[in-house]
Amino acid sequence: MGEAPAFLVEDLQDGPLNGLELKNGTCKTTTTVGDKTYVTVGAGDGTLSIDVQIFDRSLGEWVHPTVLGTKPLSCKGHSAVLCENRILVVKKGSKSDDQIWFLEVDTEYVRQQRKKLGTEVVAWSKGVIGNAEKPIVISGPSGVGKGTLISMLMKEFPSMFGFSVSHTTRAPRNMEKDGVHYHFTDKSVMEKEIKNGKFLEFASVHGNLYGTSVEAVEVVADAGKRCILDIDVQGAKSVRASSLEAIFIFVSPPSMEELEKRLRDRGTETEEQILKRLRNAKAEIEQGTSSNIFDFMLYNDKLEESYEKLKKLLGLDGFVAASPKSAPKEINLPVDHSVSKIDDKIIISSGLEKETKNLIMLDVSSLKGGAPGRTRGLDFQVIGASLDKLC
Ligand SMILES: Nc1ncnc2c1ncn2[C@@H]1O[C@H](COP(=O)(O)OP(=O)(O)OP(=O)(O)O)[C@@H](O)[C@H]1O
Ligand SMILES: Nc1nc2c(ncn2[C@@H]2O[C@H](COP(=O)(O)O)[C@@H](O)[C@H]2O)c(=O)[nH]1
Repeated sequence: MGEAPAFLVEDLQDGPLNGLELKNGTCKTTTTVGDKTYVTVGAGDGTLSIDVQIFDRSLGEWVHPTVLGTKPLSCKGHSAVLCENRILVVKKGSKSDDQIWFLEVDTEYVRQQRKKLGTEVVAWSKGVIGNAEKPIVISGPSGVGKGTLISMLMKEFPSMFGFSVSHTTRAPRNMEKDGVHYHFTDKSVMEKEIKNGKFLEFASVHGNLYGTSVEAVEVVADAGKRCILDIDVQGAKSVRASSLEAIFIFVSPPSMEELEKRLRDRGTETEEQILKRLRNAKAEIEQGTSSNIFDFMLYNDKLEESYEKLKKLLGLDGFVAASPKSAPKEINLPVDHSVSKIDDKIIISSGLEKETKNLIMLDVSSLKGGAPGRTRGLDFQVIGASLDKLC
């Protein structure tokens, strides 16, 4: 703390700096929230990420924050405008899916992380047009048939569902592929990534670490699919407590004897592991059926019948595949632009002459999600000019 970055001490002393952009090779924006001035700096060549520094006016010194989330790469420049507790950053000359970013400076997530880490924290999330469907969390004891039911669903509706590929420290089974069934990883690596906030949830299950990364869920939604998570009850509890809105289904076996038979017949575990999984199953079934984590109970006796029940509770019984969803509308923002805010609307105006005609409005009234993943629900409207003129 305290040491001033070379680039901006004098600039900051010059007075009101909200949204000010200074061009001298690099691009800087400054946004003031209370006593703090947030400075974002981009190198302008697209190779480095946009850097964040904070000048604390009450202390009169620079603070180097812990920066969480995936950082945006710099581009031809960027603008910034404050939207309540986050700074909206518009990148210039970037692809349409990489133009809008949010730097959270005082959201619930940032406050939690600040408390947890004991440092100043800011967190990036990428802005995404449109919303994602609620993910589906499927839990239940090992061997109950979660994976089997999920595979059936993904096979019948390949364009509708996507699987959240978890990380695990357990060894791969014969047919399992890294990056497809799991991201197989070392304990020390995973523990470090957990500390760095990479995971939406994680748990020690049957003696190994398992976890769902934020990215595992977001990439499925980015592909326009509904995400399915196959996680244990502890994980389901953590997701329930997180900001991710999901549907929670608990799969239960007809009996402990049948569960044991399924586990043994699967032939993937040693005797010791089977016994451990069966011991844990008792507690999981008790928790799963008695807690209020789950929205639905699915009794998996006869497989085909259970699958039909699963489809019914997801509203898929008698489902006829509709024509593919239209892709979210894309807008390429003008490279030369300025950004301002009126109520819940962000106005991006082209830097061309007679600019009043060249306006794009971005509605930020119904944003969902946020750091450290994606901020969804962006809605652009073009006002007063054709896109061709703007791009
Ligand atoms: N309704 C069912 N009736 C009989 N066998 C079943 C049924 N459902 C699944 N099975 C079988 O039980 C075994 C375990 O199923 P599966 O691997 O899907 O369980 P799981 O809940 O995903 O386990 P884990 O949590 O360990 O990954 C598999 O061999 C599968 O073919
Ligand atoms: N909390 C989490 N649990 C997970 C995750 N991925 C899988 N699991 C659960 O672990 C057990 C064992 O799985 P197996 O593949 O070793 O048989 C099972 O109950 C899974 O649901 C995760 O990311 N987080």
